[in-house]
Amino acid sequence: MGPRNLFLTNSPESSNDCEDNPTRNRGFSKRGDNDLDPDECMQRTGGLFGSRRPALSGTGNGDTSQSRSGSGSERDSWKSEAEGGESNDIQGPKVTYIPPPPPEDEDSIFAHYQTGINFDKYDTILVEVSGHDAPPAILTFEEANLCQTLNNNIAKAGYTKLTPVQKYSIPIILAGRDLMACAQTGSGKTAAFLLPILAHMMHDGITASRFKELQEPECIIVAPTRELVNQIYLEARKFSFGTCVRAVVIYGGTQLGHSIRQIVQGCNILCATPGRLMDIIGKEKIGLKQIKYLVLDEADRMLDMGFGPEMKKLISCPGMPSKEQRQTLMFSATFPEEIQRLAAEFLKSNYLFVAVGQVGGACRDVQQTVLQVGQFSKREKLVEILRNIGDERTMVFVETKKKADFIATFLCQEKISTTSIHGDREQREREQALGDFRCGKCPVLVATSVAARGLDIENVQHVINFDLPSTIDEYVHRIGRTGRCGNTGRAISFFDLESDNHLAQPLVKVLTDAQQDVPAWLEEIAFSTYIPGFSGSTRGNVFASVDTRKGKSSLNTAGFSSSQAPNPVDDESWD
Ligand SMILES: Nc1ncnc2c1ncn2[C@@H]1O[C@H](COP(=O)(O)OP(=O)(O)OP(=O)(O)O)[C@@H](O)[C@H]1O
Repeated sequence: MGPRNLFLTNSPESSNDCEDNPTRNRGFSKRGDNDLDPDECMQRTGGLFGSRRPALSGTGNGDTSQSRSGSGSERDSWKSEAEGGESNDIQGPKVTYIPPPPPEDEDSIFAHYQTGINFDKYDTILVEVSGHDAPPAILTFEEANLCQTLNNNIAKAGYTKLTPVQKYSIPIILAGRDLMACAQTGSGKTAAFLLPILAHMMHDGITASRFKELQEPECIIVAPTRELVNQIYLEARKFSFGTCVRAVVIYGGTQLGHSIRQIVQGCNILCATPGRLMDIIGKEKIGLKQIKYLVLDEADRMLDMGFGPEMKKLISCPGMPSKEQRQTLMFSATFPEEIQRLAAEFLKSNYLFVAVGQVGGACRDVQQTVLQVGQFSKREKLVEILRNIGDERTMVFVETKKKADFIATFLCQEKISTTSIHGDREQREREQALGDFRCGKCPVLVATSVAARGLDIENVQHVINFDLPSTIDEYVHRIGRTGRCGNTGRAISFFDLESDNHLAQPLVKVLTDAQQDVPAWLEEIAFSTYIPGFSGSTRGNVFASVDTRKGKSSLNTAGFSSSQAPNPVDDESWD
């Protein structure tokens, strides 16, 4: 889109929306400093996970019995969308946006980009599986013993070799085990859960779903942003092509009636953002009795204090099989220990934990540079960098929605073709922006953290952190929009001495572990800045995350393939 449209959807109050609260926090990601879909946050409550702003309705005490009973004010909040537009937008206009259907032709369904020169280097990445009786990893797709249709789809998708997270997760999921998997950005986590789930469904002889007012899917996949659930849906549609499994996607910012129409036509795999999912469950369009698989993608985000309450409600909904009766799968590139502990409530006690990759999860295929740039020099520096970059696709991350518009407009004035994506833009505009960026019409996308996770866009060669995020995990996700699937990428971050010092220590660790140059000035700040609770040494762990159960007697390293075992020095640095 062009510069003229940039401000169309911004109301004055949205600029001050507390979504944009730049309050810094360290470590454990709080929703308070991120730009997330407001409608997905509609049921934020207090209780266990805390709250950043009052719930729009409901008791706000996090008492799951409210949702179990299906009555009371929380249930009213589920209804609100139908009764006057979006749940998040009770005073706003009714949401009428109906997203265009994705192309139906086979070429578009299977369109993919090439794996990069470093794809084969995945084989050298260290992997550890912890938990009892892990099935051995598989080395090839053939070993997974998938049905012919799935194998055909895998081939048409251009997959010839498994990535490490797929080698380990596929047999674990096929064996019916619960899983928490932590693997670097862009390394194929989506297929790692979709393929074995589809294999199970095919094996169980799923029957074609038919038109029904109440649909009972076998699988629910939740993710934190609309664009990400849509992407997961497209992957599900690709891998289920030619089968009778029907995947459906529903997300906020679109007409509720449209979501319902998609569902009633049949639904085996439901890809959803939490707010819309709870709305649809409240409207009794989705029954949960048949759920066999519950997937939390970007699981640390799905369990943190923003979405945690919704997820707790989801697993307490009437009809939802208990954790013993369903298979629960969690995937992310980051998994803070506090969140892993919360996750235990969702998983069977014997769940397996797979850790793939370097400390902190930063992908080694991304060349990271940190520049000291003060607040008032940032714009000038940005323009200088973008002029040097030329037409290569670049994502520029800023901390607030207001700033995203401001910087995008500024760049357009500088004749740099730019669009923007953030939580205050209408869904239609968000999708348009992403489309314009994907196709190269606007090679620069200014984004808030709403675009930090999961998005898989071909040819993003650069990520610029105009503002550093408040947590190191968010940094890892943001820079992971480039350097995907064995391709190389570059990340440049502006470090402001006035506001970013708390990040120096974890940043040095992430850079060191990804074998990047660490500027001396950054190291100096890191060593002079005491971060309470930050335990990472600059040498750090070998793995992206540590299983919090590690150290308990129940742990072992079953499933460790000898070719991928860490060396003893690395092993020592595990804790
Ligand atoms: N085995 C494979 N062979 C070739 N391409 C693959 C393979 N597995 C995944 N891909 C492709 O790699 C890209 C990245 O995959 P995906 O989006 O699942 O990564 P991810 O690990 O979920 O990343 P993030 O942490 O950012 O969410 C996608 O385009 C996907 O189609």
